[in-house]
Amino acid sequence: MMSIEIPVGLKDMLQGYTVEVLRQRPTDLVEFAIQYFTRLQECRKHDQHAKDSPVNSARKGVAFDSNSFESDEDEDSDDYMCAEAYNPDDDEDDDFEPRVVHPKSDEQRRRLQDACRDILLFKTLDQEQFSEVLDGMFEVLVKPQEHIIDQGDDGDNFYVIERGVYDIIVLIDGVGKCVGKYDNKGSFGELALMYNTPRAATIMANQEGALWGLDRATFHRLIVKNNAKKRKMYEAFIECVPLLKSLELSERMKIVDVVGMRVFSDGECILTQGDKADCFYIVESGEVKIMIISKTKAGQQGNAEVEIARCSRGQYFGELALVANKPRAASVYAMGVTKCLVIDIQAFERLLGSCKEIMKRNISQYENQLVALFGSSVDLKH
Ligand SMILES: Nc1ncnc2c1ncn2[C@@H]1O[C@@H]2COP(=O)(O)O[C@H]2[C@H]1O
Repeated sequence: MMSIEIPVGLKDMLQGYTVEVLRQRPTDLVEFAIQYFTRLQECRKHDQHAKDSPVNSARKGVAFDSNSFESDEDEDSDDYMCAEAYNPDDDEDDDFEPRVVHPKSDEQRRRLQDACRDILLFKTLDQEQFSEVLDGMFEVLVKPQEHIIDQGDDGDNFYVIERGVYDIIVLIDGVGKCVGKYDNKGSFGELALMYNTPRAATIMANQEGALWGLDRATFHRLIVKNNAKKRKMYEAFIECVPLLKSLELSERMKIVDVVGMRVFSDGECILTQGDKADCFYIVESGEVKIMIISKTKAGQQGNAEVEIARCSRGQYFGELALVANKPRAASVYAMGVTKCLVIDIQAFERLLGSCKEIMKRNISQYENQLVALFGSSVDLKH
């Protein structure tokens, strides 16, 4: 008998679930199993490569009990040992890895801080972790048509965009299709590092640009470890968001991995009518009011905003512009201190595609609401 370490990401995914719970959710179990065996294959390849490396062999050898799978393989065989297995809760080694610092001028640091201000993956880090992330980032200048990431490659770095437009190209039936763009903000390259999978898309610069990279080891130590905490914090909440009920457990957990948390003060404007949309929100606590400057009322009441709806815990807003690919149709304000989970447009497209039908049904109710208020739903149509 021999033990193997649980692969990267799978330990996270299984956290908090018992065999009994998984038995009741066979589809989740299948998903876990697929990830497990995929990772196992990668580990075999990786170990073959790593066997001769003194650095990597030093990291091998710790097989833990309660979190490990057992196999009937020959005890002497280390075929299944996973040199890079990562366990966010128990792996204290990570904490002792040398802290990576890329020195920066004041001007570089200011640009980096600006670029990172709205990065959702950083929103749940504490101050100390965030400044470690900033220290570990390095500047990357890119040229037009340059591939920053190629689909299928191993993941090396995570990237934050300082400037530039980048195409997201995904192979569909063997043909590369542009499925979206990053326009001078956002981040990419987290998936391969979080789940230890090959790159899921190609990212190509459309023009000259500047990025900030974060190496895989630092990303693991700071972001992936933090994700385990995020799952514990938000799992129960996400489970009871009506919109997400139709998703598999593993799909809901992937949402938790990429959400950011934002706290808004009383009266703060969360989003503004007419603005370009790049995020979707779920209210975790507090309440928001949705206000519209209606074209049908404009002639009669000047440009006054009219309240059309409120959202509280478990409800969502900000989906209409993403689904319809239009500017924001209304403004949203916090009523009292309000906490929201925030999902960026790329994760929204990737993870919430199957929820779009439910959203569309609700969008048709918005139209009824506007007809009742203003006698027309023209505001949602243009
Ligand atoms: N629709 C998409 N499918 C896959 N990856 C995407 C998509 N949109 C954006 N991406 C980003 O493209 C990145 C490619 O590298 P990763 O798989 O590490 O992480 C991926 C995401 O950050």
